[in-house]
Amino acid sequence: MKHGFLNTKKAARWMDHCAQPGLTEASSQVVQTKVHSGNMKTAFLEEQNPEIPYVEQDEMRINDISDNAPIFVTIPSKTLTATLAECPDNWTECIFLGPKLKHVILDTPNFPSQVPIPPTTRCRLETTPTMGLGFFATSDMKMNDLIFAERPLVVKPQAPPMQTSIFVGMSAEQQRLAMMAEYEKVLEFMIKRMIPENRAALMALANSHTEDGSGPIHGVLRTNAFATSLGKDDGSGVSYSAVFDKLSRVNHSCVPNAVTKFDLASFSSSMCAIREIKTGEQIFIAYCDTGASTAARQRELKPYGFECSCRRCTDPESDGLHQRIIKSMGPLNYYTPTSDHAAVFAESVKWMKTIEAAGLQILHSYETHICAAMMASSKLGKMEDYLRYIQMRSEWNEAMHGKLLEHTML
Ligand SMILES: C[S@@+](CC[C@H](N)C(=O)[O-])C[C@H]1O[C@@H](n2cnc3c(N)ncnc32)[C@H](O)[C@@H]1O
Repeated sequence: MKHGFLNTKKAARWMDHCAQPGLTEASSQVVQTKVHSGNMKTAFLEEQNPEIPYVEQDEMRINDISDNAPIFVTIPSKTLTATLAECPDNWTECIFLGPKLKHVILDTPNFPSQVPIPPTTRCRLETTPTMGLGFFATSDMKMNDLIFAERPLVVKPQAPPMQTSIFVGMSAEQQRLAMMAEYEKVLEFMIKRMIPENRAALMALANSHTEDGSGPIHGVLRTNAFATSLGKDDGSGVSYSAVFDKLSRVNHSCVPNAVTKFDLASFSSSMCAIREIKTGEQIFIAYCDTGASTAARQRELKPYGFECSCRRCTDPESDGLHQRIIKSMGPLNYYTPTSDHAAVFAESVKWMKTIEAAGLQILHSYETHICAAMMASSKLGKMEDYLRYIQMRSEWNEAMHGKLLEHTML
C-alpha cells in the first residue's frame, strides 16, 4: 500500500461505504472534550456537517458517554487562539476512550506541574550514517542523569478504537483497509486541533509504515509511539501510547544507555541515563523487551522497518550470556540471614561487573545483584560498600521508575 492510500479510488470506495447512513451510526458521532480545571465542555462532532464542528453539551452528558467513545482532550486546557509563548511546556492532543482517564488526570495531585528541566543541555540532534536522525550526548552523564523531559505531542489508545460491526460482509483484508481509512479520519480531526508548530513537528517525524495500508498520520504514530503507563489505573483496561517531538527521534539499541518514563503530574516523559554516557556517544533507548532473546527482539522490531545491528544482536554469544545472567539470580532467592555473606557479596559484585561490561544495566538482574551486594555488605559490616550500593540502587530505581525506594537497615 502506497503513502497516499487515502487518495486512491479504493480508499474512497471504503470511505463511502463506511459513511452510509445506518452503517456508521455509532462512529458518526465523536465526542470532543476540553480540560477546564475540573469542568468539561463536551461536544459531538457531526461528520455529516463539518460547518458545525461541535455542539456544546452539559457536564451531565459526559457521564453518559460509553467507555468506548473516543474523546478528544487537550492537556492542559487551552484556548483556540493559544500560542506556545503562553505555555512553553506545550500541550498534548489526546484521544481517550471514555471519560475515566480524564478524571484520573484531573485528580492527580499537582497536575499540571512543570515539566522537569536538566541543569544543562545534554544532547543534540544529528544525522546518523544509517539510522536517520538521532540524539548525541553533548556532556558526560552518569546513571539517572536527566537528559530531557517533554510533554507528548499526541496520546492515543494503543489499539485503534474501531467499530467492527460496520464492516459486516467484508473480507478480512477489506476490513483491515476500511479500519485504517476510518481511523485516519479520526486522526485527521485530532491533528486539526493541534497548534501549527505541533502539527508540523508530528508530521515531520519518521514513517516506516508507508506500504501497509496505514494512512500518513497513523503511519507516523505507529513508527514513533511509546507505550505509557496511562490507563493502567483508570479501570478501563485501555492502554495508551504517546508520540513526542524529541523523544521520538531517539534511536533503538538492545543495549540502551537511556530509559524513559511517564509522569502524570507534569504529563511528560523524561529520558534518563541508565549507565554512564560519554560526550559524543549516540543516545539509545530500547523499543523492545530487553529481557527477550535475540530472535524475539528482532521479531518485535520488525514493524519499525530496520534490523538491529547493536553489539548484542551481532554477538552469537549474547543469548548465552543473558541466560547465565538470569541463572545467576537463582541462588539469591535462597539468601537468608545465615547464608555465606562473603560468598554472596563476591558473586554479586562479579555479576554486576559482567552486566556492566555488557552494557546491560537496564536488566532487572542488575538491580537484584546491587541489592544482594547491599544486603551482604551490611551483614559483613562493610559500611562504605553498603552506602554505595544503597545509592546505586536508588539511582537505578529512580532512573527506571522515577521514585526513590525506602531503605531499611538490614
Ligand atoms: C522513532 S524513529 C527514530 C528517529 C529516526 N531515526 C528519525 O530520523 O526520525 C524510528 C525509526 O528510526 C530508525 N531506527 C531507529 N533505531 C534504529 C537502529 N538501531 N538501526 C536502524 N534504524 C533505526 C528506523 O527507521 C525506525 O523506523
